[in-house]
Amino acid sequence: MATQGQVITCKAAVAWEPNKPLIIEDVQVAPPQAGEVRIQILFTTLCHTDAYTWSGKDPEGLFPCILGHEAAGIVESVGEGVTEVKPGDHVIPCYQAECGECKFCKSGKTNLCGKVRSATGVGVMMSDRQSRFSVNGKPIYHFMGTSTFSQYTVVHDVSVAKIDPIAPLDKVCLLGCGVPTGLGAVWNTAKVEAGSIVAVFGLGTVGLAVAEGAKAAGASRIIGIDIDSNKFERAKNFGVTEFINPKEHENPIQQVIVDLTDGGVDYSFECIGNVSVMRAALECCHKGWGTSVIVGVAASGQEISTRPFQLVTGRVWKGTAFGGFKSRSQVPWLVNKYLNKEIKVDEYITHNLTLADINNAFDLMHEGGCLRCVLAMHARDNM
Ligand SMILES: NC(=O)C1=CN([C@@H]2O[C@H](COP(=O)(O)OP(=O)(O)OC[C@H]3O[C@@H](n4cnc5c(N)ncnc54)[C@H](O)[C@@H]3O)[C@@H](O)[C@H]2O)C=CC1
Ligand SMILES: N[C@@H](CCC(=O)N[C@@H](CSC=O)C(=O)NCC(=O)O)C(=O)O
Ligand SMILES: [Zn+2]
Ligand SMILES: [Zn+2]
Repeated sequence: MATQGQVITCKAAVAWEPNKPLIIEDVQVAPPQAGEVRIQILFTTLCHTDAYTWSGKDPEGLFPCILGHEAAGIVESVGEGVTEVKPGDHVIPCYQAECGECKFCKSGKTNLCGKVRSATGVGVMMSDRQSRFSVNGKPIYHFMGTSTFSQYTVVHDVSVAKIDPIAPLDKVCLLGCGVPTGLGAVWNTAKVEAGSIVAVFGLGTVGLAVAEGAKAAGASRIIGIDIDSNKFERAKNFGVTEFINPKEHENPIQQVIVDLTDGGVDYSFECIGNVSVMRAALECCHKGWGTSVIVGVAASGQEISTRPFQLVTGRVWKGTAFGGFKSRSQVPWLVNKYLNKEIKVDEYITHNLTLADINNAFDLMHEGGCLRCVLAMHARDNM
């Protein structure tokens, strides 16, 4: 390929400072080194975790950086020693790596991987602790090991899932984060059983995917809780059977739910990132066995609390990253489930824009109607 081994200059959205509009820049992307893969990103979506880091509330947030972690593309070139993917392969970059060899991967107890996390948390590549991105010689940090708001990105080989080339990349890009997180929180982390009563706090993409996963698991009641009642109608299509708006109740929401469910729910999921709601989600669980899963990402400095008695009396508090899915081995499986019409993806896409419109796309995220906005990275108006 003509670009192999060369620096590629392409368009990327650079976050120069927290909360300041992203700027579309001509970015230089260095060739992949040993164990690295350079990917042409064709489609990316925006996740609330991008907005969280951009806001300056992420203790791992570094600037200037290129955000983005929910995307799909095609391998442009690979570095020395890369065997699992080759130029032309269709891939989804994965912020949660899977090396198969580290203590975490070998434990069989977690989807977390330790191989490159110390580098991805500080915005560099593992081999030389440097960035592959620069603008006029100034290094730009990577983000979550993915940086998909760029037409080309460089990732570690342990962070690339090779997928079926017939899958539409403008759809399956969503399988890089939010949808798997919700489904996996139910299937892998909580392991919801048929007949369970489930409460979902927050009916954005992640909460709706929790509802979808709970319905597939055979939950008997799926209670959706959101402060925006406009979310309720759409949520029915994802499996939510009952709705509660905490603003319409005087009692604490956990009390309302306990009263409605003969003592509490079997499983609850916090899909907002609000530590007060995390407490409510735990405390609405049934005594003796109720399990609450924290999915939302809370800002730096926030801490959770409850009376220890809540745990002494049998409630369980858990958390999940990427829904407990092992990325490289299970993202292709999720893509196949989508192709077989066993999971929704299209239904979470409410908007389609281009890279040039990325700041508008972030504005849209704060509007109730928006779930996921897919950006076409190589549309003519990006040039
Ligand atoms: N653990 C993980 O691996 C992942 C975590 N996340 C996190 O999950 C969270 C949810 O993500 P999205 O669904 O994309 O967000 P979203 O913003 O689309 O959805 C959040 C929903 O919560 C509702 N809400 C806000 N405050 C509320 C309150 N006090 N009570 C009830 N409802 C309230 C909003 O109206 C909205 O419908 C974010 O914090 C995101 O960073 C996202 C992906 C992966
Ligand atoms: N940098 C943040 C941590 C943010 C976080 O919890 N990330 C999730 C994924 S959220 C995706 O949208 C995650 O997988 N965490 C595990 C990990 O290894 O990062 C902070 O420090 O608050
Ligand atoms: Zn995300
Ligand atoms: Zn590993």
